Amino acid sequence: PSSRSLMDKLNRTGPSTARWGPPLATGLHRSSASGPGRRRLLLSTPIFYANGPPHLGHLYSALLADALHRHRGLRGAGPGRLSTGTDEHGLKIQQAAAAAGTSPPELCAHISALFRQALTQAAVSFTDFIRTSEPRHQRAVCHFWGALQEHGALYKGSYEGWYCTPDECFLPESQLTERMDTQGRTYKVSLETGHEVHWTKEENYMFRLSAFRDPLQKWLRDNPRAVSPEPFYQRVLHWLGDDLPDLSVSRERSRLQWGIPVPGDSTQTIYVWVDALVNYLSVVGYPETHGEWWPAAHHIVGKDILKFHAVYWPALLMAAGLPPPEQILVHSHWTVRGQKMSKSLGNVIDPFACIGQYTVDGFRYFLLRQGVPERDCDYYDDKVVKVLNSELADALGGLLNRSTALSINPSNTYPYFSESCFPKILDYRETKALGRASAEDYEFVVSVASLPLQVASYFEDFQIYKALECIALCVRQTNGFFQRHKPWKLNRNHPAEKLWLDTIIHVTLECLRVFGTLLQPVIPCTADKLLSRLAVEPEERGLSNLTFLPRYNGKPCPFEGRQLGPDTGVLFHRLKKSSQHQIENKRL
Ligand SMILES: Nc1ncnc2c1ncn2[C@@H]1O[C@H](COP(=O)(O)OP(=O)(O)OP(=O)(O)O)[C@@H](O)[C@H]1O
Repeated sequence: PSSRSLMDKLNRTGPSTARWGPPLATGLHRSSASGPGRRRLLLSTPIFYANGPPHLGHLYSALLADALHRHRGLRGAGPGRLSTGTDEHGLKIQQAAAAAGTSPPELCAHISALFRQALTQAAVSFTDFIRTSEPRHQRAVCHFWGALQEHGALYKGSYEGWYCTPDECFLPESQLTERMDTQGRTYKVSLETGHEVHWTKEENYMFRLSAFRDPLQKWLRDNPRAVSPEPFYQRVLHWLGDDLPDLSVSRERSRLQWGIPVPGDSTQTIYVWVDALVNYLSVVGYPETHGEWWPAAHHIVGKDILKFHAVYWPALLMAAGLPPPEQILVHSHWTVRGQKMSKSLGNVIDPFACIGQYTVDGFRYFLLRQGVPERDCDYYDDKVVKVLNSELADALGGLLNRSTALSINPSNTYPYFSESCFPKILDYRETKALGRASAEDYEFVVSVASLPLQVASYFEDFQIYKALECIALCVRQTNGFFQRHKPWKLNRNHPAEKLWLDTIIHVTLECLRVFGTLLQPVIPCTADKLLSRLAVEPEERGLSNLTFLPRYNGKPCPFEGRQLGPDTGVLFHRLKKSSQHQIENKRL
């Protein structure tokens, strides 16, 4: 469903039920959550440039895509693919290989393997990994080039301008500024990236980008969610308000040998960005079988490559006779002391060291919980320790530990809910205490009941951090509920007390079941541990049929009376502050 329909539902079942008494339906049933039809979707990360090893920023792009992919799978939203890979051509790689005393293919094989390893270690569930040096990709690029030529979108022209090798693009004067080196010599750099530019003149193939200004504007007007979140959509519209000069799409082969030659012209090499962007088509079998998946594609990209994805790529596709992708989901950068973390700047954080220190799920949780698509986020080790200790170790792990302790639940079963202790009421504010539950308890179960719909809506809107914020809030509320009623003080041998004690544990385990189910796309291993402890079977972990506290509505709860799973120990271990020094030492 569209996020609007989800939000409408949420507005109806959220605030209104909070006021009028909870029906406690999560609202997530196959018909509403997965829409009228299951459909295919290709999610993709950018392909990462193989001029250096992966860093935390790359992992972040991949984790966003992975969480969306896993979320779709759990919703039963239809067949999905998650593609990623490495971008292996271009001057930067040619230069990096020369500097490392190796050949471009050798350098790329090594770096590509590192990316594959980092993504695999971080539990990114990619279904496709593409390398632009692969024959299947080169064939697709050549075919795509042919389609551009056939449609009259290319011409040969002499091109002169400021070229930025690290960014692999020509830049207009308006995007340059001057700097002075230590000898007092001035030189020009890109305003955006600070990389030096050089005056370059050469014969190139040009792409008639200027002809696509109107079609691009129309595409964006007709598809207001094509670029998301909104500030990035506005940024693209703003760019399209300016001049849109034709784009140089090849380089002289004498200067750039490491790339795909222009079909039928051995003096030219295809521009690395045209080559790279076509990866989204080559993974789905272009030019033969792409129709099964294209244009049902969502690209997850950093804001640094927004123009390539939201201006050049849709224009190239239109020129080749193909529709633009459905959505471009954009995120901001992780910075280190305010500066973008980047290979070229060398201020990178090693994801392998972070995973080793904070665990796979710990680091996944931190990046997705703290990364805000619209804003840059500064990375500190002590922030990781704080977030993970408070939210995963203490709040979530502590709650599971306390509510499953043998001292309060000696039979180690999912206890029974008692309607007499927690009766169904229409308006908790006007009802005198009928059972043992307080107005605060009713309010809290309403928030947990609306959580699945809220989380679905945030995933739909590419606001995963907000979904995690809501879950963290509900975990805190559940701890408050447990603490408020002090079940450890209730006497299990007293029949009335036992009913209430079991009800408190039942409600708490129901909350934990909902949290565990919703957290699967972000912390798959920890969520599995939690759900296994609660004896939730694999087929009971989907999002489309997630229920919460059915006994409150007089419906049967399949978990009641079930033996809990084995206690496999602490859910998430507390991290020590000193780990920061260890990780820094590892980096050195
Ligand atoms: N600091 C960062 N924060 C978030 N994402 C990043 C960051 N750096 C890179 N990425 C992600 O990786 C994509 C491609 O990055 P790329 O391979 O060009 O890495 P890079 O470190 O920016 O390289 P370079 O410094 O050589 O330009 C970006 O579009 C973005 O999706």
